[in-house]
Amino acid sequence: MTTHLGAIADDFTGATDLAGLLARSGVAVSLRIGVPHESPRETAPFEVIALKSRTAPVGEAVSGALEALAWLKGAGAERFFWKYCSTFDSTSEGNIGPVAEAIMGAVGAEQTIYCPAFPENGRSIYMGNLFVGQQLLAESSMKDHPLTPMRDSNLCRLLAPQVKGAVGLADHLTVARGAEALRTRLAELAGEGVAHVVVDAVADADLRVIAEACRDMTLMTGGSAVAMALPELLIEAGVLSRSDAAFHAPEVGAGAVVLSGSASAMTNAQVAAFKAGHPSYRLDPLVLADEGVGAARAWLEDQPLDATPMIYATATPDEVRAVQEKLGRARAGELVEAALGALAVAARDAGRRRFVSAGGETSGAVTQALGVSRLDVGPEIAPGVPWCFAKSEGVDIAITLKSGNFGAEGFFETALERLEQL
Ligand SMILES: Nc1ncnc2c1ncn2[C@@H]1O[C@H](COP(=O)(O)OP(=O)(O)O)[C@@H](O)[C@H]1O
Ligand SMILES: O=C(O)[C@@H](O)C(=O)COP(=O)(O)O
Repeated sequence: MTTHLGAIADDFTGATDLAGLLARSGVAVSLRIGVPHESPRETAPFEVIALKSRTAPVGEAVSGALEALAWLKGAGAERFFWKYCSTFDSTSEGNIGPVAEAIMGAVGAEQTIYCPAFPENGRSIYMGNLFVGQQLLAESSMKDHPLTPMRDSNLCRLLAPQVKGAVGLADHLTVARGAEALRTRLAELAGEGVAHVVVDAVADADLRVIAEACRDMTLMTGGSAVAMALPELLIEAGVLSRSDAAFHAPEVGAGAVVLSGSASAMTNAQVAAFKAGHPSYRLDPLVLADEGVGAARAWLEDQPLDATPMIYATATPDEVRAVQEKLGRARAGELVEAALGALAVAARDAGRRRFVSAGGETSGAVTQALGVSRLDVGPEIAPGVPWCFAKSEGVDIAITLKSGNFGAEGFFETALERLEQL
């Protein structure tokens, strides 16, 4: 089937988040891990390609995105979506703007919008400032993110140094007046030569207005939520129809494992809650640096299949800082990611078939280590976190990739219970 919307996500949790929200419409969504080697065939109306480029240098992120774009064009897509984090995670050498600009160049788009708002998960934008719940981004726990500490809340200021073109704002006063008013504002900004427009949104109703106003834009960019309204617009226009087929989860064997490499405030709470009732093993990056992953693997292999062990590197901001001072930020992250990837493989080889992975970079490492190339997107466990189903070296597995800050405190337990009910 021809692809109507081609999306490129900068990490794997972000990709499942987007795929899960698009799938709420009942339209088929396909999620590819990395750009497929083979040319497009048996494609879905919505195709999402997951990259692991959030912290990649600009050149690498741009070339990955352009390769993904070429594949999506080959699948028939004429409209595109660039998905990044709802907390706009990027570094001062960030690639969100450069990737958007490269895609715009490749598809001939003169303007795009930036809207990471995700009201269901507490992310809203007002006067260009991004809030996490009631806190400004730079005052939220995101200021201590291990790889992309966010120290400014103003999206226009964050974006401007990343792009060559001019940056402008369509504020909430405009969005509140509806799609026509927003379209007029976008045209006004285009007339002033503004190519990159940050758009305010505080509620789902705003996101619907934005999707309606931007329905003809070749490229939209944002978090997952602003894309959520697109399927409805395509269905209303008669371009797409809902699939009537209810989702049937494939049979997957028993045996579960929780792998957590996110150091977010919410994941810290989730790890503490799960630890109370399950065997757990804490990965120390300093030990990993000196001795490797052997001890953790041996511990995991000793766990009975009917227990659900958790292996975590999740730690407080002070603990993460102390490790980074000794090992360096990038090396600490890489050690943890490589270890969790290797442990995912060990868990699968020991017969475990259900994987809960917490953290975007972590999930990238786990999924790649498991050799997964395509995920079927199932129902959400929490907003933006669906169960997914895949083949790992010929074996059927269920896997959920939880964004660092998503899900409630009992998420790990809830996820495994939910899987039993599918
Ligand atoms: N104890 C720790 N010390 C240093 N780095 C850590 C520690 N725990 C996790 N990390 C690293 O922090 C990063 C967390 O990023 P990620 O997995 O994307 O989580 P999130 O979804 O919360 O952003 C990963 O690179 C991970 O390897
Ligand atoms: O948009 C979001 O918040 C998520 O989809 C996402 O990208 C989260 O990334 P991580 O926090 O690194 O998991």
